[in-house]
Amino acid sequence: RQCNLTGWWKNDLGSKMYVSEVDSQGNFSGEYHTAVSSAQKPIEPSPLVGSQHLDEDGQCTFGFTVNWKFSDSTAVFVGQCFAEKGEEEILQTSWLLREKVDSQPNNWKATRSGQNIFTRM
Ligand SMILES: O=C(O)CCCC[C@@H]1SC[C@H]2[C@@H]1NC(=O)N2C(=O)OCc1ccccc1
Repeated sequence: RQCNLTGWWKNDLGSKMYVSEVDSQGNFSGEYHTAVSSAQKPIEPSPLVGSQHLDEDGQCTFGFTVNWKFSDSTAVFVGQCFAEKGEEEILQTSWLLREKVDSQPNNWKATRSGQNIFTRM
């Protein structure tokens, strides 16, 4: 059945994200409320922009970028929406978090990665 990204999602870290309506090209925007951060400043909701495939079976792949408003870092994020019959939709995702480092020799420690599952709120 059609898996639709629009709406509120949460992950096991307690982070929440809102995806606004997806346009005819599969583009969407929204906001990301992270529950965790290594930044010094207080956490704030941050904008996300992305796009998804609109294929017929509805289990779309997608990607988006989060531009953190309180940290000099950016996260990118790819995943697939799974909507098994009778099951609730989940988003199986992988992400990269790129933080600004003060010198190129420190570039080695600038990118973190992870996986995460989102379920509907
Ligand atoms: O500290 C900073 O510099 C800014 C804040 C970074 C928050 C990170 S992004 C990856 C991880 C943390 N929060 C979260 O929900 N994560 C997560 O695993 O969710 C997956 C995800 C990752 C990127 C974009 C959307 C969702």
